[in-house]
Amino acid sequence: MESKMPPKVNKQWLNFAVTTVIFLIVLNFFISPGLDENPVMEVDYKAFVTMLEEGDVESVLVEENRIEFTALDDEGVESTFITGRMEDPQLTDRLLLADVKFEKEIIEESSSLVNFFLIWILPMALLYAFWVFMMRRLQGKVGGLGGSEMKFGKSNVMIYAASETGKTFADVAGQDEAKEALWEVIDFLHNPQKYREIGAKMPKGILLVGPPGTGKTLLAKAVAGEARVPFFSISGSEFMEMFVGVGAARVRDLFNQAQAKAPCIVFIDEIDTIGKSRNLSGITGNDERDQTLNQLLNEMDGFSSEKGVVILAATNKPEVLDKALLRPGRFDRRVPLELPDIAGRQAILEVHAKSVKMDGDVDLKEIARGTPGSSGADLANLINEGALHAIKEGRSKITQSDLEYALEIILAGYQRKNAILSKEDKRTIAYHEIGHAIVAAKQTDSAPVNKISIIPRTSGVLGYTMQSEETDQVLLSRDKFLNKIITYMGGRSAEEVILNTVTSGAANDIEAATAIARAMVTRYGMSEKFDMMALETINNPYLGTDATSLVSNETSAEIDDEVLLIIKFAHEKAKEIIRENLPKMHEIANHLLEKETMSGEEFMEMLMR
Ligand SMILES: Nc1ncnc2c1ncn2[C@@H]1O[C@H](COP(=O)(O)OP(=O)(O)OP(=O)(O)O)[C@@H](O)[C@H]1O
Ligand SMILES: [Zn+2]
Repeated sequence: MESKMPPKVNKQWLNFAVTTVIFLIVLNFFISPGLDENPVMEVDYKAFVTMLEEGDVESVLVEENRIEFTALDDEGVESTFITGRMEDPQLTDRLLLADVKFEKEIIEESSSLVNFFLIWILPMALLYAFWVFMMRRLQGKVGGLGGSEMKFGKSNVMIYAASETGKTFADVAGQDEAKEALWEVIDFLHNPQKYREIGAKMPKGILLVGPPGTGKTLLAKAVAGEARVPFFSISGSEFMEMFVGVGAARVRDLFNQAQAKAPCIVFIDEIDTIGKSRNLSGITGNDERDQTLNQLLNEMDGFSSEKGVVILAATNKPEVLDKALLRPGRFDRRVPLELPDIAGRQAILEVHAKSVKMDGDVDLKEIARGTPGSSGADLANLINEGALHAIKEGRSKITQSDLEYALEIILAGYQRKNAILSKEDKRTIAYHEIGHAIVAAKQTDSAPVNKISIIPRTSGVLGYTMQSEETDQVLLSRDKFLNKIITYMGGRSAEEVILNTVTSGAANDIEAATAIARAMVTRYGMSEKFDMMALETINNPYLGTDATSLVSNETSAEIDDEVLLIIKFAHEKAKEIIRENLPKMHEIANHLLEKETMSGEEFMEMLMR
C-alpha cells in the first residue's frame, strides 16, 4: 500500500518504535535482573589462591559455580573479583587460614508457582497488553497504517480495507476491450450528474470473468485508481464463517461502509464462493452461504447506483453463479478477460520490466513467443524469477539468459539438483525427448523446437522438449492437430523402436494426445463418422475442458472407437519417422546425454548436418 501522507506515517512509525523500545526494556528487566554497576574483574583460580595467601582478600562469597571476593588490587583500592569455582577440597582450610569473612550463597528453591508465574504468565500478560495497545492504536487512528483504514469485525479479522490503490490503467497491459468497457464506470464516478441529468442508469454490478491470473483484481484496482475513489476489497471466501449469520452481517457492514464513503468501488473477489447456484448446492443446503447470498442480493437492491457505489466482482467460474445474481439491477454486465496473446504477453512483460533493472539487449518478444498460454500473473512471476537469478549470479542487471532460465522454471519447475537417476533411466529419457524432437522436426508445418532438456525438475518432469510457434494459434487445421498428436507419440515411439521397452514416462503425452483426439471428434467435426455433429458441450471456457456429453451410451462407445483410430494412426506414423532417422536419433541422443540441455538451433544443426 502506498501512502500520500508521509508525515503521518512517520509519526506512526515513531510511535511504534518508541513502544517497541519500552517493551523491550521492560522485558529485559525481567529477564536479566541486577546488572552490576561496579566493574568486576575476572581472575584465574591461581591468582585467587595467591591473593588469599598474601592476605589481600577481605571477604569471600562462594556461589554455585563461581567465587566472588573483594580484595585490594595493585593500587591498594578495594575491588570486586570473580573466579570460577574449582573442585578444591582445601578451600575451607585456605579461607580459615587467611582469616577472611566468608559465606556460601544459600540457593533458594524458588517455589514452582513463582517460577510458573515469571516464565509463563508474566510474559504472556505483557505480550497481550502490548497487542491490545497496538490494536487500539490501529483502530483509533483514522488513516491508520499507510493511509488505509482497517476495520475489525466482531471476530477480530480484518474484513476489508478501503485504500487508494495507486494503480492505473497504465499498469494493466493489453486487455483493451475490458478497459474500454470500464471507462464508462470511471467517467460515471467522476461525473455522476452528467448521467443523472439525462436519466441514464449506471450498472450497479459488473462481473469480471476470466481465467486465473489474468488481472481481474489488478483491473478493479486500476478502475478505482483512475476514478480516484476508495477501493473496498473482500474475497468471497472471507464471507464464509463457521457461524451462521456472520457472513450476512459482514455484507451489511461492508455496504454501510461503502455507502458512507461513496463514490467508491467495492470489489468482491471469488464471488462464486458465495454466489454458487442454490440449485447446485445439493440436497443439504448450505445455510450460511444462502444467508450471505440473500443479504448481498438485498443490499444490491436496496441502494441506487446514483449514490456512486459500483460493485465489481471477479470469478473464473461464471457458470456456477446463481441466476438471481445475474438479473438486471445486479451483476447484469459482464466484462471478459482473456489469456494474453503474443503481443499482450510482450506488453505485460514490458510493464513489469519497468520496475526492475534490465540489460539493454533483452528480447522480450522472444520470451513472449516462448510462453503461449501463460497468464499475466505467470509473466509477472517470470520477470521476478529472472531478477532473482541475476542476483544469484552476481549481476546488477537482468540479462536474456536470466529470463530464459526463469522461463524454464515457469514452464517446467525448478531443477532438482539431488535427483538420482540410473544411467539406464537417463538414456531412456534422452531417447524419449529426442524422439519428440525429431518427429516434430520431420513433419511439415509443426512448431520449431526451442529447447530440449533432460535435467529433472521439481514439478516431477524428467525431461522436456519445448516447441514454440512464431505466432499465436487461433485456427488449427485438422493437419495441425494430427501433427501435434504424432509429436506427442514421438517419445514413446523412440523407446519402443530403439530401446525395445515401454516406460511410464509417456503418461502426460498420452493424456494430452487423447484430449486433442477427443476434441477433434466431439467438438471440431473432424471425424468421418460423426461429420459436424456436436457431441459435447464445454461448460467453462475459462477453466479448460470441463465438458458435458450430449450423446447416448451407444454413441459414447463409438466416439471412443473414433478416438482410438486417430491415436493408432498417429502412433504408427511416429514410429515410422523414428525408424527412418535411426542414425540421427543415436547421434543426437548421445549428445544430449552428455550435455543435458540443448538449444533448438543446436538440435536443428545436428539434424541437418
Ligand atoms: N494485463 C496485465 N498487465 C500487467 N500485469 C498483469 C496483467 N495481468 C496480470 N498481471 C499480473 O499478475 C498479477 C495477478 O493478477 P490478478 O491477481 O489481478 O489476477 P486475477 O485475475 O485476479 O487472478 P485470480 O483469478 O487468481 O484472483 C498482478 O498483480 C499483475 O502483477
Ligand atoms: Zn514425452
